Amino acid sequence: MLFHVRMNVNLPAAMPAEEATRLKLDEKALAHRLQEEGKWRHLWRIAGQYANVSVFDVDSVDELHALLTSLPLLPYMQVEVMPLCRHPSSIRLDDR
Ligand SMILES: O=C(O)CC1=CCC(=O)O1
Repeated sequence: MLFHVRMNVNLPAAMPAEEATRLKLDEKALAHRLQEEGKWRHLWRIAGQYANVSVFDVDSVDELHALLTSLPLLPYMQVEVMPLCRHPSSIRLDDR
């Protein structure tokens, strides 16, 4: 199952720099692992914003929820999820 996910990141201005750095490094490590596993299929920066657009490829909504709620930056992100299904005009046979 594919899901489009937008994440807007809002770190508090008062957060100590070391804590912000640690959170970002932890987030990066998990994002790398999930991409290597094929779960986090796309990760794009939205130009000019501290936000990303991602596509997750998971087996269930419960799995997506588990992944998203494991993200270290989640307490500082607004997350929007859109379920995706195949477009009848798509020529990409590998998408589902
Ligand atoms: O910077 C972001 O958009 C939040 C984020 C997602 C994966 C990552 O490494 O950072």
